Amino acid sequence: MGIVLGPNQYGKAEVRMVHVDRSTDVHRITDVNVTSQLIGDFSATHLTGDNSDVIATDTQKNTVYALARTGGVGTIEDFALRLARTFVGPYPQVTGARMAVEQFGWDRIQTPDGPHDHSFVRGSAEVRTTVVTKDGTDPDGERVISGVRDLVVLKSTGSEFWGFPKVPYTALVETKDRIMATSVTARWVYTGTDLDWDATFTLVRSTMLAEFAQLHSLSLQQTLFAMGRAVLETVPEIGEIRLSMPNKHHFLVDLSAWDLDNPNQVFFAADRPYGLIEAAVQRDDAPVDPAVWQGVPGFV
Ligand SMILES: O=c1[nH]c(=O)c2[nH]c(=O)[nH]c2[nH]1
Repeated sequence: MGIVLGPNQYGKAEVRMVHVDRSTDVHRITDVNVTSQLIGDFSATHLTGDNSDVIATDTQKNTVYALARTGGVGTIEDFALRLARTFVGPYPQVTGARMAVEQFGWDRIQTPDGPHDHSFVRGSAEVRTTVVTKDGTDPDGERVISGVRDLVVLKSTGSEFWGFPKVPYTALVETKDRIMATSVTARWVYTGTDLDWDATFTLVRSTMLAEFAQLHSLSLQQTLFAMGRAVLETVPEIGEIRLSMPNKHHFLVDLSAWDLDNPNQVFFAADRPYGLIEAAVQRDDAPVDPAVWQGVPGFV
């Protein structure tokens, strides 16, 4: 019986970095969390502790800072591509890289004198994400998967849920009017690597939000699929989108003990358990290789 080394990757996780663009008096800040992973032939260190091929995780962390110093951060997609290209190519033992970047939002503080030059307030809890992989053995081996998480939305009407089978233990009451709330995690695969990343992100986000708002929903599943379909219809450069949407239940409070009615006004916002609805939305004429999702955290 032999014991062998299987797939492996290594790097520095969660490099928290804030970059200040001071090129004008109106500063711009970029707040990110970067995880760098290298893939290649690292059998020597695993098998014998010979580190002669190991680009230290400390070096990977320093490279994140140095790239920000020399070229700024820009979009997280371009930053992740620059990072991957820094390692895949120059070092023969590094055959691939996986760079994950999350971006936290900051808004300029509004003062009576207008937007402040260098003071910011943390934006919503929503986080923009990207995972860039580069396979150095394939000339077309760069892949960008971008996304958003913790995009919390609610509609106070325009949502129904009925017609489900009444099997043993079914207690849920059918409703023609309920609150629908969820926290959207979405990731989408780009078919190229040369896009206006900011404009596309903004378009995907606004497309999802508009569909959530405008669809009269018969189930969260229907809403999820409609949001994904709208994105694919709107952005041709996206091959597939995956969505994970918890059903953040809002239960009508029974006030009858106090002789009060409750015409969909007072709700108990439960935090758990929650329904969890997840799906991939795909193009039937141009399917994305399922392998591109390998190692991308989330769902499906
Ligand atoms: O939109 C919904 N989908 C479900 O599958 C489900 N199940 C449930 O209990 N409530 C809901 N709501």
